[in-house]
Amino acid sequence: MIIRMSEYTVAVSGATGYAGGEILRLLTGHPQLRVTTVAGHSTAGDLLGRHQPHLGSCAHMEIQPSTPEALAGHDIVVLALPHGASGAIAAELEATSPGTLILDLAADHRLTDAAAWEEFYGSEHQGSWDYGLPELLLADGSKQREVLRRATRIAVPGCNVTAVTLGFQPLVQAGLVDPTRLTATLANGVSGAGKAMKPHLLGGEIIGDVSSYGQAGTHRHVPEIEQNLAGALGIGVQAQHAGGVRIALTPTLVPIVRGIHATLSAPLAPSAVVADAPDAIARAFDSAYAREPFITVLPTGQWPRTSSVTGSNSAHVQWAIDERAGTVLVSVALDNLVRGTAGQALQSAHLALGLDEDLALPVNGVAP
Ligand SMILES: NC(=O)C1=CN([C@@H]2O[C@H](COP(=O)(O)OP(=O)(O)OC[C@H]3O[C@@H](n4cnc5c(N)ncnc54)[C@H](OP(=O)(O)O)[C@@H]3O)[C@@H](O)[C@H]2O)C=CC1
Ligand SMILES: CC(=O)N[C@@H](CCC(=O)OP(=O)(O)O)C(=O)O
Repeated sequence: MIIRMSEYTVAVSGATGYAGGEILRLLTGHPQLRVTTVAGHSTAGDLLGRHQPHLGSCAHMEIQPSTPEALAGHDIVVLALPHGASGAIAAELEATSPGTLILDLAADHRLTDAAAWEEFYGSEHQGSWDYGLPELLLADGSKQREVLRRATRIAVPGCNVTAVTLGFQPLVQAGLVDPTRLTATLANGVSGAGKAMKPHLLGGEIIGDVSSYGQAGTHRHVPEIEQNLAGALGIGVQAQHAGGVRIALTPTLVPIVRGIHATLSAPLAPSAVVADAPDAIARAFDSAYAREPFITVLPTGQWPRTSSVTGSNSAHVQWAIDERAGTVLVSVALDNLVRGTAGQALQSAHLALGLDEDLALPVNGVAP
């Protein structure tokens, strides 16, 4: 007897970019999702192979314009567009294709707080969708995957926010660190900035160079990280405005192509007695991640490396107490294009479709 698995059609808008290219790469090996439309913007009318030569099996596909008409009629639409571009297309799609599962890889539908959106993005808030981070801890003790099982519109978080959220949330929720004194310094590969031409990303500028950007509370990911960690504590928008969770974020651009290495630090909460803290922290990470296939808390003494997670949907995590400083140090490494966007988009879509969450998603990286 032959049992046919159900097959879902997928349109990828932003297919010529880095994030769109990565979800296409993951989808080419997928047993139940089939890409039937690829769409772009300035490249519409070209063959995909001209812009994504590594995706040989899709090379013959003609790039459609990213219009609601071209994207209509699919079971799933992936929007991998610059911030601000997906809101209008999504609104039309919601009206014309109410039964379609829409995954937005941009920030447009991630923030629940309209004031925070307007402050950091400078445009009108488009509303918020279900947040596409299955392992996100919620205040009632559940995880975001239960919400995603009912989702039809998913706002997938980006790489910076995913790394910082995964590293801090067990400590914040367990009350082991002061949530108003969080700091994060990120070393970010250049693919995180996208493929569009920008002078500061030229080889001559980034090779042999390290520089910071979005310093001192100005990066647009600050409110999104705070939203996630406030959610783990059950802190509402008003309490958050009053200072519930605060993070000092400093991203740096480093001369690697893929990967994020996040170094997180926070003072131990006054109530956390140092003698008990190691056990309490170990329990918090164990409770959050021991059964998570894509999050690995490394054995003691082994620290995350970006090269170990390249090409995988895995995040590697390690922690230690700095007794002298009275702080907890957490280190996280992930691949910005897989775990930091396309991989967790598929992970979230699987939940929404009732498929196995880890279907066709790589745990293992590509090394050396
Ligand atoms: N790069 C990364 O590591 C991550 C990216 N993301 C998010 O994914 C989204 C895409 O990023 P990324 O792939 O890096 O960006 P790229 O610059 O690499 O790609 C952008 C894509 O959007 C298309 N596009 C550009 N302008 C418009 C427009 N006005 N209307 C419709 N389509 C347009 C481009 O088409 P064409 O080439 O035809 O002009 C291209 O396909 C962003 O929101 C980003 O924040 C999230 C997490 C990680
Ligand atoms: C090197 C670089 O510029 N990286 C980007 C990471 C983008 C990302 O995390 O994606 P979203 O913007 O979709 O959240 C940055 O720091 O803004």
